[in-house]
Amino acid sequence: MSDNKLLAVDDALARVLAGATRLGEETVALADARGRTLSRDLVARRTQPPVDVSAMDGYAVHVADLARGPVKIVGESAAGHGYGAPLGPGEAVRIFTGAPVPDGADAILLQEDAEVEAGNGGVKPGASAGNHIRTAGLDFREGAAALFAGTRLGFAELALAAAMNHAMLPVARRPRVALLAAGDELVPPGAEPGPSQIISTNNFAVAAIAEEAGAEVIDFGIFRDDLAELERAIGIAREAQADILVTLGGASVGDRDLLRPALARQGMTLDFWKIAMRPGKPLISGRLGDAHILGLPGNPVASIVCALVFLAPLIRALQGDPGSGADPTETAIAGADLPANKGRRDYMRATLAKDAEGRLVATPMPMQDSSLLTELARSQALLIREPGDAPLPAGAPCRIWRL
Ligand SMILES: Nc1nc2c(c(=O)[nH]1)N[C@H]1C(S)=C(S)[C@@H](COP(=O)(O)OP(=O)(O)OC[C@H]3O[C@@H](n4cnc5c(N)ncnc54)[C@H](O)[C@@H]3O)O[C@H]1N2
Ligand code: MOO
Repeated sequence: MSDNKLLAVDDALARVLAGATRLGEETVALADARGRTLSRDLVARRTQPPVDVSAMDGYAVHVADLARGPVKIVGESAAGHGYGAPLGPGEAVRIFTGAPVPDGADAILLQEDAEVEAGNGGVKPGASAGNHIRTAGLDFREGAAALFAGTRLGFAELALAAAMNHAMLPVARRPRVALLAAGDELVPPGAEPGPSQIISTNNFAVAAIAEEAGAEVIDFGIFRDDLAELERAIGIAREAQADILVTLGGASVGDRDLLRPALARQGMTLDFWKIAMRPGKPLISGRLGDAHILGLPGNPVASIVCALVFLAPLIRALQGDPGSGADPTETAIAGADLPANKGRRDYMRATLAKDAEGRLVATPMPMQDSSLLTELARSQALLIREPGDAPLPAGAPCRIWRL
């Protein structure tokens, strides 16, 4: 098949995500919720702040009183312990940050701006009093939804959920991802490889990408390039009730590339095989029972880029994230002349730097072979070129995906 007849990456992603709806939900403690995805909107159980509070240490006053001379300090309001009475005319209350503003006070005289008179308990402004009052409900009001289903819980969301007084959170079940690598040449790290054997790397990178996207990963290890052995491996992954079965390698056209036939014999419905992507052309996508199948190509960088482009969004979609298929790219300036692109979308490994004007410059690595992990590890971004793109001069705008 010529490259310009291959399925476009965006169409392939749309097909991968088409059948992906949120899995079940569960309830977890706030302290265990980092990285999880809300399965329901979260409604505030209280108003924050619950009453008007001071934003500064100083004195709660009536602004109008200050023009008439010193005001008398009649008491104190600290965080958690209010003054407990309204402020009368000509009165001030010593107040601290976060403390309730007494009824009737309309300003806070900053401590630094106040002159306290010795002996008589009076205070007068050395500068004008500011408002410095956080009104009740400034942050959120009871009954209002402030976090929404599909939101991933990071530090800000966890703080907000806590402030809304949610000790337990409803979250999407983690998608279960089964990994299996195929290749007679592969041994695990730490093993003694034979003369032409290599260390299996793709499972570690793909597991990291999957976990980062919120999945629970089960790595079933390495299997030989043998049809019966690969069918057995697929059976093991099915028994583990994987939501996504990810195979690594054996996806191309060689006589030893047996994963597609093994998956077919186990009953996979193939959706597509081979896409207009470099690296990553021989990607397999299909369904086997309820499980989503992604057959990632063996070349390490192809495995990794395909996991970023397809697997991570699929994992997000299975957790109900409405933005799972969103475009992750941004604009930068090309740091070198680039030749015309052929028929596949190219994800070039590139370094990022700022030029003298502060613009982001993306410079492709000199070698782009999809086996080169050193070049990938030195890159900060993928510089994306569309099929059929004309030559791009250095300094022209380009699209990048930060790694
Ligand atoms: N005649 C053709 N040959 C190839 C084509 C093609 O269209 N026609 N496509 C090429 C492209 S593009 C890619 S990408 C690879 C993908 O091949 P496979 O998915 O079948 O992968 P393997 O042959 O099993 O391995 C390729 C390469 O990657 C190494 N590998 C495999 N698994 C791992 C692993 N877990 N960890 C580290 N490295 C791994 C393997 O040793 C090979 O060197 O096909 C091209 N060929
Ligand atoms: O997709 Mo392959 O990775 O171009 O080598």
